[in-house]
Amino acid sequence: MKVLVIGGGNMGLTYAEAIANSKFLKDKDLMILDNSKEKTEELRKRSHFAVFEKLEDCVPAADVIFIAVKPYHANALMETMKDLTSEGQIFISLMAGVTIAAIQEGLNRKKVVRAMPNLPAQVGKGLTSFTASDEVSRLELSTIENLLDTTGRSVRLDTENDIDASTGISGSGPAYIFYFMQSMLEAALKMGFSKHDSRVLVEQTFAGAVELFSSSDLDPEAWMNRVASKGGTTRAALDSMDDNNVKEMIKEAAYAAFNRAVELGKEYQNG
Ligand SMILES: NC(=O)C1=CN([C@@H]2O[C@H](COP(=O)(O)OP(=O)(O)OC[C@H]3O[C@@H](n4cnc5c(N)ncnc54)[C@H](OP(=O)(O)O)[C@@H]3O)[C@@H](O)[C@H]2O)C=CC1
Ligand SMILES: O=C(O)[C@@H]1CCC=N1
Repeated sequence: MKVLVIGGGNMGLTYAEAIANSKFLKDKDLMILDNSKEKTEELRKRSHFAVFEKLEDCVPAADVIFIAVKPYHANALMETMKDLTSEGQIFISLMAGVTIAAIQEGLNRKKVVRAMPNLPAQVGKGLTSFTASDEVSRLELSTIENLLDTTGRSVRLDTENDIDASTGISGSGPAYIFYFMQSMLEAALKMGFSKHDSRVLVEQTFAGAVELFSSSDLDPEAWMNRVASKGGTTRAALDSMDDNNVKEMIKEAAYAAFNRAVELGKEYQNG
């Protein structure tokens, strides 16, 4: 099997690296192409995949093609590559919002998987949700799942609406965690800790809390109550968050990402 990744940025390169490291494919069976000259030079320095500059030199040879460009580059890319594609090929889009129907129409091909990864894929801790068009067979789906799992875990969802929703939770979610971390860092700095100490305090607190959460079936609320003593410091902080409606705001933020994914789908529907 030959796999091509189009777009060597955050996600495309992450996937290419993960597939290469998994030894799922032979080195030269993994191909990558990016339209920027500098990035192409960078990619050439990594020996474990074949780097291409022209779509015509790699698209026809691929069995599976990852599309890892920004949604606003989708239509131009599909227009240029559509005559190079063939019927059996499977296209895996990592693009937020862009629908299976838009890709089927843009490429005039039927086998399309829509996947929503997240950035922790860079350290093998990614979560990729995915769904596929009916034309992708069970056997093909299991191969696709193996490819996606090279970056962490994957979850198969029933509908594209689920993919848009998962974008609001897991796709964009790492940024919400970083937002929280940034706020705690800023508080630590304000309290007078050095940059280094602030980072250690925040990093170990997040890492420890996540590990605790993973260690049992308890929900976060129960863990919150284990930290908070009656009349103590944590309760003061949690009350302050409740007074400021922080929980509702975070939910609203997740919905904003979900809604934006739906909107992107409409924007890139018909070229
Ligand atoms: N970053 C993330 O956390 C996540 C991203 N995604 C999705 O992944 C996709 C890629 O995002 P990300 O990796 O962050 O983006 P990047 O901008 O980092 O990478 C995209 C790369 O594709 C290149 N490119 C653009 N057009 C073409 C083309 N026609 N042929 C070949 N290469 C091209 C870009 O070059 P140039 O810079 O010159 O345009 C760039 O190097 C997006 O659609 C996004 O929705 C999904 C989940 C999480
Ligand atoms: O912000 C975005 O549009 C992409 C999709 C999910 C994470 N990054």
